[in-house]
Amino acid sequence: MKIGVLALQGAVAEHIRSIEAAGGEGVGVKRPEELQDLDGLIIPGGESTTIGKLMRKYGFIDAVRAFSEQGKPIFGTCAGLIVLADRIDGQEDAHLELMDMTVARNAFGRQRESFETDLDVKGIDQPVRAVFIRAPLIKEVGPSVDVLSTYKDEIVTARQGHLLASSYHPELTDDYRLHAYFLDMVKEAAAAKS
Ligand SMILES: NC(=O)CC[C@H](N)C(=O)O
Repeated sequence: MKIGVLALQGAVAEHIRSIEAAGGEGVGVKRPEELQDLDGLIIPGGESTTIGKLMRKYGFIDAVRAFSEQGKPIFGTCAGLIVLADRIDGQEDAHLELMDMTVARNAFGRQRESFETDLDVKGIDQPVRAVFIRAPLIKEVGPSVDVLSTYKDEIVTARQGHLLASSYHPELTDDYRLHAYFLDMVKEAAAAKS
């Protein structure tokens, strides 16, 4: 399975490493044409305003929407989660508007800018190590969104069919199970097509 990591800004190399550790092939993606031969896409953490701006500039918004329409899985982490959301709290415009959820940016407060914790994630046996860095949280989800984990009653992992989103950075640990979970989604989607 060939997984692209959107390489406009943010934690790209770490995602490629984690995908390869989980048994997939990872490549950085800099141009929309490169989406063509991918089975799945990761939108990394970074700064969502910057990533959104660059996606508009390079023609990624329509290209990623078309990718999603083909049923190909997309995984957004941290800023990538914000980029996937239909609604951003306190902002008029969202970016891709693919996942039926409202997200709040930098939602864990100043003194908790970054922290690590172990999270129970639905579908994964043992708790997953999660690194939060100026992380967003999911304030509200629509009926087609499945909540996979919460931290202090706030939603931090969610899935809507072929779309997966986490508030934290799974690529900054040696725990590759969320990437393996995403690879399983990609395999399922590919099998459903053939
Ligand atoms: N680590 C991250 O990706 C931080 C996200 C960033 N705070 C934003 O709002 O876009």
